[in-house]
Amino acid sequence: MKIHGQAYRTIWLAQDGWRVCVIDQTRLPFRFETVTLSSSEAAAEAIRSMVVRGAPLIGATAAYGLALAMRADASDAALEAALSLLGATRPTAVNLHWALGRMRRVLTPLEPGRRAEMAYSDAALICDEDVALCRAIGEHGLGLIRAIAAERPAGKTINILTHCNAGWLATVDWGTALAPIYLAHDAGIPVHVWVDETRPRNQGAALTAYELGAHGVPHTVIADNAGGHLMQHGEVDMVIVGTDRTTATGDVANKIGTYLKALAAHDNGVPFYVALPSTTIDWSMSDGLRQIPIEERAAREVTHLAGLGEDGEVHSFRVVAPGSPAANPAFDVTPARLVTGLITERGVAPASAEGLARLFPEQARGAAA
Ligand SMILES: CSC[C@@H](O)[C@@H](O)C(=O)COP(=O)(O)O
Repeated sequence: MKIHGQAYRTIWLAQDGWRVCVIDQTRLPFRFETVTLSSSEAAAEAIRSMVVRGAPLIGATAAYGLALAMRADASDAALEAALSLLGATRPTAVNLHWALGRMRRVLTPLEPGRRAEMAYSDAALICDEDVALCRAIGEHGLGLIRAIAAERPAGKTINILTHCNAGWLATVDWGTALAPIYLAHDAGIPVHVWVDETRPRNQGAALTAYELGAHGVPHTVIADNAGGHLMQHGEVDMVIVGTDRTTATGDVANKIGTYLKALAAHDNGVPFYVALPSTTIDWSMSDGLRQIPIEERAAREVTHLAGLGEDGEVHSFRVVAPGSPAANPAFDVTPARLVTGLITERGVAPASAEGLARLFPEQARGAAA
């Protein structure tokens, strides 16, 4: 995607060919700054502190984090230590474990002397593959937007609601939920996006709005609780969100508040789609509510807000009564029965074990074995 006319991915190698550059997402939308990571510890901290975030980008950063570790020390002990350091950063996004598991299988059988080179090349491959997967998700989602547009009077704007940020900032490029929207906009279909602000960290207001604005996609930021009202009044044609982990049966974990949007969509007959690369499917799980680990983050994310002050500087403000405790579950699970369809790189699947197995027979068979 282009920022100030320059094409960016969210993660890339520095000029020196070994350090890893990322966009500091904690500084957006007010400052576009990059951070250079030179150790696996720095990569782990970037994931933990949400300098990088979004399931696919977490996986890609962990892969490069492992490459940085192997460059420093490629012994078996160092490999295991880096795998556990990076694997413990955030619990919900399964792409983290997917990327680390893939790298473990590639690196473990190798002589230590060959591990760093192979780790860098597999991390680069994971990034390139993610771009291709997201682009394919965009094409399949575009088909859904086209179908809805065909049912509406010619030229009528299609209103799409999204939650959190599942755009290019959450992936290596394109995004998942936003990829179909970018392609629809580029194809001349009039789209408008309702952007949930997404408390407590405001990924919608800060990141999705930033992305859509940079690409010229018409959008409006709304308070998280406005979506149901808009659906009741026919102002939402479809919902598209991303996911951090989807079970083999189609239950979907995504940013806290997604479930409430799915309930409102169901009550109002609004199609509710979830966009995901197959790297986000956890084939070992069949009951999202019971099995998906939900990250609990710091209370301060609820008690305080960050924003641009009149002085042009970013400040943190307390918004909760002093002394009141706060809880901060970062994700929730939307049961498959509330999901109209899963937009994957291989097409749109019903949110069910059968639907996913039809599109990904090899993974479904492997998980059952
Ligand atoms: C394509 S990203 C899908 C999800 O990772 C996204 O919707 C989301 O919930 C991100 O949460 P975050 O806590 O910002 O990492």
